[in-house]
Amino acid sequence: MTAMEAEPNTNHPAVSYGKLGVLLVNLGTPDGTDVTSMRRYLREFLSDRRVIEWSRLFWYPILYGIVLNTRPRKVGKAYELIWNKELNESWLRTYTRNQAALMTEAFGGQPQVIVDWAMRYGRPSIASRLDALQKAGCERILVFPLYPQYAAATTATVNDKAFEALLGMRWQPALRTVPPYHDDPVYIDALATSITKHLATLDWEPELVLASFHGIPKSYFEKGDPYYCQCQKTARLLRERLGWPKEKLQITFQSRFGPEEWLQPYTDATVERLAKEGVKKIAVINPGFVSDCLETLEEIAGQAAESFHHNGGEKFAHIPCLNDSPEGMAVLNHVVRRELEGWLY
Ligand SMILES: C=CC1=C(C)c2cc3[nH]c(cc4nc(cc5[nH]c(cc1n2)c(C)c5CCC(=O)O)C(CCC(=O)O)=C4C)c(C)c3C=C
Ligand SMILES: [Fe+2]
Ligand SMILES: [Fe+2]
Repeated sequence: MTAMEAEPNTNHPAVSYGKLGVLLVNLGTPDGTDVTSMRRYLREFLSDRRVIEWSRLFWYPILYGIVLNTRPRKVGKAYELIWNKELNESWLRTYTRNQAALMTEAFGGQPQVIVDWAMRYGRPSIASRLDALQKAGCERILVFPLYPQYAAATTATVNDKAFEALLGMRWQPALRTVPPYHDDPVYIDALATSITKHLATLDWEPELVLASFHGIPKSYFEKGDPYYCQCQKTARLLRERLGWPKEKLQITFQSRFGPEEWLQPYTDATVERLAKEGVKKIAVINPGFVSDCLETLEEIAGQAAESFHHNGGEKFAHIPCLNDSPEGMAVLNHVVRRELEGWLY
């Protein structure tokens, strides 16, 4: 890293320098499950043009007139079911903080590296942590949107916010962003190990496993978002790595929002159909989620399991996300080291 030259005739303020920052960024989380916290969180989230691409003239009356008056209470109840009561926060927040702490440990031999974490929506904000890293002397910062598959609604909006934060800085750090790692062998290996390990804890074997990814509206795909194809590739590589036939690992898309058509096949409809067709035992994995959150713990482990049982299914297992497990950390550390090449000596 660069060293500052002494400048005896100038009188500039004390500056920190010579550090390398890594900022892990996940989607976000409300501060609490109460209606006010949920409303603040959903307002920020659903005002993002990368998430809802409809014209503001059309969307804002719906958002402020209907969605923000009904959804906070409903979603708050869902969050209550999956809240990390011990720490009074969402699991997404707990896992993201743990990931940063474990990555800090992994960089123990390289004290010039500072690892931090932020949320795209809610706290801590990307701007506040980039500012802290810059003040701590980071001349170079790697921003890591925690999404294996790229989507404009997730990866791009994190990057937008990061570059926006630099607008106000006199001394900008150099910024790099982590590209999608949907086909990285270390990631595929970690998913395969996670499935194998989890299935070994059951006293039954699933007839098939669903790889359920968060959906996006079909129109986003048609406009050129690579997300769908990256999800397909992850699922194919995972199937090949496990040596399974096509029917044993099937891809689905969950968490629809709004009236548009989203990527198909839908997870909820598939779970219901399978149960009605007489499939008795299934497992579901969420390869696109780095950490467990509302969408995996409540929508899959809660709602999808209930629907499967209600429609005649007998055994349902939710395979946890990689979270802060050794396999999960191996993926994050591997991707970060790869992307720091040329910056880290
Ligand atoms: C049009 C709306 C949405 C798009 C597009 C979308 C894409 C998308 N989202 C994730 C990951 C997560 N989404 C989460 C929650 C969530 N998502 C939407 C809407 C869209 N997502 C809403 C409104 C919500 C909030 C909950 C709700 O009201 O239903 C979460 C969980 C966050 C948590 O705190 O637990 C994650 C993670 C991806 C990966 C993605 C596109 C690929
Ligand atoms: Fe979402
Ligand atoms: Fe949802």
